[in-house]
Amino acid sequence: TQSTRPQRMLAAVQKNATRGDPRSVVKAIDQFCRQKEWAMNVGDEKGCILDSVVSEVNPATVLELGTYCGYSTVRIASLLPPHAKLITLEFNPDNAVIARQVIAWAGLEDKIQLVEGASGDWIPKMKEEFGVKTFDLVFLDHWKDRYLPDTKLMEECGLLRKGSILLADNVICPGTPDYLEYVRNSPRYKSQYFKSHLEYTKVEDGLEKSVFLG
Ligand SMILES: O=C(NCCCCCn1ccnc1)c1cc(-c2ccc(F)cc2)cc(O)c1O
Ligand SMILES: [Mg+2]
Repeated sequence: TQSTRPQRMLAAVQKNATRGDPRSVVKAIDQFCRQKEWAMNVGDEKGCILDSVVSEVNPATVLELGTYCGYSTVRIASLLPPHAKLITLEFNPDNAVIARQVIAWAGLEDKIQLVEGASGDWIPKMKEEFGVKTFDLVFLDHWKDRYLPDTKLMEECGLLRKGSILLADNVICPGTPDYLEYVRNSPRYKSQYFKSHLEYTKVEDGLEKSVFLG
């Protein structure tokens, strides 16, 4: 039976990366996506911007919306201080199966909690289910039409504090126009656009970093 792209990506990690070495896992996925098959990881170019924001924020609690195969999950978790926690939400159960194995290969299981289901269902339950007060950093990389409703939901559920950082992928391609309009015009956010390219291509894309002002 035919394998899927995430399954082939995992095979490339297990073949080319060193167990317990997150950077080699990131490198193996980038090589697979450049040399073999494009896939919708944040990628190496936008990944460097992600790394710099994570290092600057030095978050104790991170929420990632959209795990896919765990590329950005591993990238973020590899930069977290000891005892910091990353919760990552994935809707697609087949992708979650792959992501768990990529995370395990990187040796980052202790820092990462992968939760399966819809962000709209889980966000209101974060506090009671995971003992989360607020998130220091949220990486938005799931359905592009969910960025805005989920951001409003996080506000309503008190999951953001003064200084919480939202970092959104794909604000140009595929694009998140309603989200961009909101964070750039709302008095409750200070936003900054980091121009880059769609992963593994020359197409323009970028990350939007927004600070919640409370
Ligand atoms: O759709 C994307 N991501 C969401 C995937 C489903 C999330 C499911 N989920 C997880 C949690 N809650 C819901 C995405 C797409 C592209 C892209 C760009 C150009 C192109 F021609 C084709 C595709 C590039 C990305 O970087 C992306 O992130
Ligand atoms: Mg993306």
